Amino acid sequence: MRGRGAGSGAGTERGAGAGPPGGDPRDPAALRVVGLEKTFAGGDAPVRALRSVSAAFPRGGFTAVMGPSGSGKSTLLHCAAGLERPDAGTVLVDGRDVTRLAEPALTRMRAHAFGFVFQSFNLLPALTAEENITVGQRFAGVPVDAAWRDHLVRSLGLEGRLRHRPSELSGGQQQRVAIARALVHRPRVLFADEPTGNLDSRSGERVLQALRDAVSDHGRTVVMVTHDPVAAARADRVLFLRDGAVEGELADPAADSVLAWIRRLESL
Ligand SMILES: Nc1ncnc2c1ncn2[C@@H]1O[C@H](COP(=O)(O)OP(=O)(O)OP(=O)(O)O)[C@@H](O)[C@H]1O
Repeated sequence: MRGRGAGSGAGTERGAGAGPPGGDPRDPAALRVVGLEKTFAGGDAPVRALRSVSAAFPRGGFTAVMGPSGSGKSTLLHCAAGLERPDAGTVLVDGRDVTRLAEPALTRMRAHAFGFVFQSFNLLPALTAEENITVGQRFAGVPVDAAWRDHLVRSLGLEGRLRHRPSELSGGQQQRVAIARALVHRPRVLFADEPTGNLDSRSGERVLQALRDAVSDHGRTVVMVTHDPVAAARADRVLFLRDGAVEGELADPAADSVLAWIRRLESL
């Protein structure tokens, strides 16, 4: 196993010194989270979903986030992506603290800097695939880069499907439309929450290849939550959470080394 303990690797750091608070575009991390805390008011008792979570996500890198059910993976993704506000800690995008942004500025930042892919595709049912891909930009009044859109459509194998509505597409095709939508505005970071969770292994493999290409061919930064060791093995590194804290990370993951980590975490 090539894992490293939390805090010792290049990617994970503890403490408040993990990023320049004033903003630094030379920061090699596209995204840093520093000391994130999140507690939800539970039925019987509050649930501490994130405990001082710090991690850096290198620009042009593909990070998978794994851990047992309830370990805080989705909460980390939502806080990092500005979908949820942490109780404490900072989220730095290209070195700029976004946790202090007021809601309208945060919404704009999310729309420009981030792309999202969810397990359930989240396409608009009344729109065609083509309209779904560009709806965000049209809504924001931002011109669509047609050459880039066409490149995405071709590389995702969607050429013959653009006039179809989501109900006329397979799950894998819908997820590839969602990936095109998430990449069409060239986001700095693409967040994917269980993107292959509803797909058979063949469709899932195509989706993973699309995420891999976004990193390897187009220099995007991808952060993907997954339960699947095979999916995690497509990433450059895996960050492991347990009970809301970073337990460690694994560089250059392979399915068997990821599985060994998961088994160990589940036995603790
Ligand atoms: N909105 C919420 N209200 C109350 N508790 C929540 C809320 N969201 C998450 N939690 C709790 O926080 C903890 C972490 O949840 P989270 O969804 O981040 O875990 P996860 O690792 O993504 O789990 P899974 O793999 O099952 O999706 C869990 O105990 C969960 O029940």
